[in-house]
Amino acid sequence: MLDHEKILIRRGPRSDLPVILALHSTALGPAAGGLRLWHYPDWRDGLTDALRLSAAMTLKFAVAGLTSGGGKTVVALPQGTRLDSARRRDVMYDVADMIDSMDGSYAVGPDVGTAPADMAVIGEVTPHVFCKPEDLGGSGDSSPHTAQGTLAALRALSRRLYGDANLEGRRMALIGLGHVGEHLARLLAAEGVELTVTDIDTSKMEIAEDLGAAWRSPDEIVTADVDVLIPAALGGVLTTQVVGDLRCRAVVGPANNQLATPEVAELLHQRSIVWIPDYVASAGGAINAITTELYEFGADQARARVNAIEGTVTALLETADDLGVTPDQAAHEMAQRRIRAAVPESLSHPH
Ligand SMILES: NC(=O)c1ccc[n+]([C@@H]2O[C@H](COP(=O)([O-])OP(=O)(O)OC[C@H]3O[C@@H](n4cnc5c(N)ncnc54)[C@H](O)[C@@H]3O)[C@@H](O)[C@H]2O)c1
Repeated sequence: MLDHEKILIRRGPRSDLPVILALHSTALGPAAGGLRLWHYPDWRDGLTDALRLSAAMTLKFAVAGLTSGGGKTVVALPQGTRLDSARRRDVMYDVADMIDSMDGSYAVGPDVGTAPADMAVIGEVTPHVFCKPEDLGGSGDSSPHTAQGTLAALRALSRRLYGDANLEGRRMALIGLGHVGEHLARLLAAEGVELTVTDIDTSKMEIAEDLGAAWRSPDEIVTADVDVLIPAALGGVLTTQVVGDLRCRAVVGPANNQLATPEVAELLHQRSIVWIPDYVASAGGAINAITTELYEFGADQARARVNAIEGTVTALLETADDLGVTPDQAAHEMAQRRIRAAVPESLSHPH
């Protein structure tokens, strides 16, 4: 069954690259979701990513209690493609035209491979864009807020596992020291967490040295004997095979699409490894952008809303316990309840 409301695929007339826009749902309001500019073996892999990521955005906003729907845009770069600044602008204009054609039912923001400066270019063409640089009236870089939200999720987890939200002395292994991962590593180090980190980019070892964190290779870190594994790189890290080898008590991180397949949530549950869904733990950046740019919250109010992820995770863990389901199932149920409440019965079940 096609879950998505609309999918647009177009070879960008300027860039000559596949531009894919997946609008999953506008049940809660106009959709929002980032622009991923990434290399794929085949553009259809980019389509698969867009379909999954846009559905996750619907869940992300619904669980966060925001009046936005889920969407995502992917520009699928063939392997080895490098964009010079002129072609990058062409990509942004191609994306902007597609977004503008949606008449406000979807607005874009940054995701992996894009940044506020790209949103500024898109903003030359369409008003439906989040996270432009602050001097252009946008909310800027979302990654510090995403990291803050993941910290809130980790506190809720810690209270549940150890009866104390204080993270000092906990052992955590963080995969991916990119925009979000580095911010999060710094927050965790300041909390006194005993950190092990990794990245495929070995120049990031400098960050580990700076923070006094241990460094492992990406292959080794997944099975580290730690309290929490924190995926902060790309998706698909939790495969059936990996779950069998994990030695952590919980997996909580900002990376989108951590499960290679949906069944992995159940496997984690069977192994008594708590998995806080990525669409809950990674919501801080989206919450900050929507609350400041759409709801016109001030910085303190927006931050309080990001920190409210702690209460959301606590509620999900309690519901999961009470009902004997996974936190993922509890989160789906919470999201569906909110979506059902927003959509008239006649529209949700057409005859
Ligand atoms: N930026 C945000 O505000 C935001 C919001 C929600 C979710 N996310 C998600 O968080 C994740 C990270 O986002 P980001 O903005 O920091 O991206 P980024 O591109 O800045 O960082 C990703 C980092 O992961 C590293 N990496 C890639 N593959 C790896 C591997 N196999 N092993 C180890 N390291 C690897 C890269 O070298 C890079 O340093 C993504 O999944 C993204 O979708 C980001």
